[in-house]
Amino acid sequence: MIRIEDLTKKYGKYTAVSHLNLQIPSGSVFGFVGPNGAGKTTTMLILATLLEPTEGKVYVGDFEVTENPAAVRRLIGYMPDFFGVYDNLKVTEYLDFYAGAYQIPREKRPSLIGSLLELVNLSDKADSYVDHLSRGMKQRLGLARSLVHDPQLLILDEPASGLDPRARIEMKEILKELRRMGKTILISSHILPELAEMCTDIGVIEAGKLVAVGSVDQIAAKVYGNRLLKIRLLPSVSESDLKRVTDFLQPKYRILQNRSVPNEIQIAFDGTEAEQAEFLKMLIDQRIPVVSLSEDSGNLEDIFLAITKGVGS
Ligand SMILES: Nc1ncnc2c1ncn2[C@@H]1O[C@H](COP(=O)(O)OP(=O)(O)OP(=O)(O)O)[C@@H](O)[C@H]1O
Repeated sequence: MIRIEDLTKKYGKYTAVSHLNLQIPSGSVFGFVGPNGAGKTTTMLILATLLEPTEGKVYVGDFEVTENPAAVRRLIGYMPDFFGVYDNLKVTEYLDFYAGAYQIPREKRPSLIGSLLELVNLSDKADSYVDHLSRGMKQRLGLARSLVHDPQLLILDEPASGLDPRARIEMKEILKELRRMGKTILISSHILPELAEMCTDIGVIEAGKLVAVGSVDQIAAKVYGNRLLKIRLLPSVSESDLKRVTDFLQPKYRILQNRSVPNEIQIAFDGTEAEQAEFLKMLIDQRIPVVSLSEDSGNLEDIFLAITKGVGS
């Protein structure tokens, strides 16, 4: 559905996206993850035909974005990270305006708008003024707006940003439904664990470069070997004991320590189960106060930090 070949975008002398190559198959939900300024919005704007590449080719379906932007626009629904809603317009009027812009016949619009509002859970707000909606509702209305012409591909720039947990769950459920409907979805976010749950694939972008791409499991395997083991120590563990633990583990394993949970250490472990049992015995023989040793299949937040550590900084 999407093919990006050696894409570079420069703003003056500044390179925002550098030699990016990426393919996203139809039907996938692709999470585009990266810190602020990594180049996600720039890439999405190019896909949405709103910005021209400096170098490289970008295809949506069979069409190249600069050669055939009108055809590309028919295939995509784009939801920017910030968008305005107009004062003095009711929800149905707002969607009717966009349906008109896509030349949807007037007589078809009421049922289309009705089903879009149902999809995004806004049926009871049909007659509300858009500027009276909550942030979460506005985001869902923006999503409905991007769907008026029934696009095959949705490009959603941080659709869950600034939403409270309940609103994020609602957004996530709608995206699941869209996936069931067969849409291909490209979604960017900082909310990494949520992307892990709903995406089929993840691309990690840092300083304009794609630093990892694959399924969440593949990325986890790439970074950590086979498994991530979580060692929980007694909460009362002293600084000196903690240092003793890391000194013991350091030469052999890659260690990840979350500063907000000082008594928990994660390591990349690529041994067998028997070796894992042996490893636990070693910790105990060293009189390390282990409360539990568990497997973590890959928290995307940690993976992301590990992959992007130091890149571009
Ligand atoms: N119009 C512009 N002119 C100059 N520099 C720009 C312009 N737009 C973006 N940039 C720069 O390009 C880089 C990539 O920006 P971009 O908005 O694509 O990143 P992003 O990953 O979407 O970040 P965020 O998560 O903050 O939205 C940033 O350093 C940004 O400052």
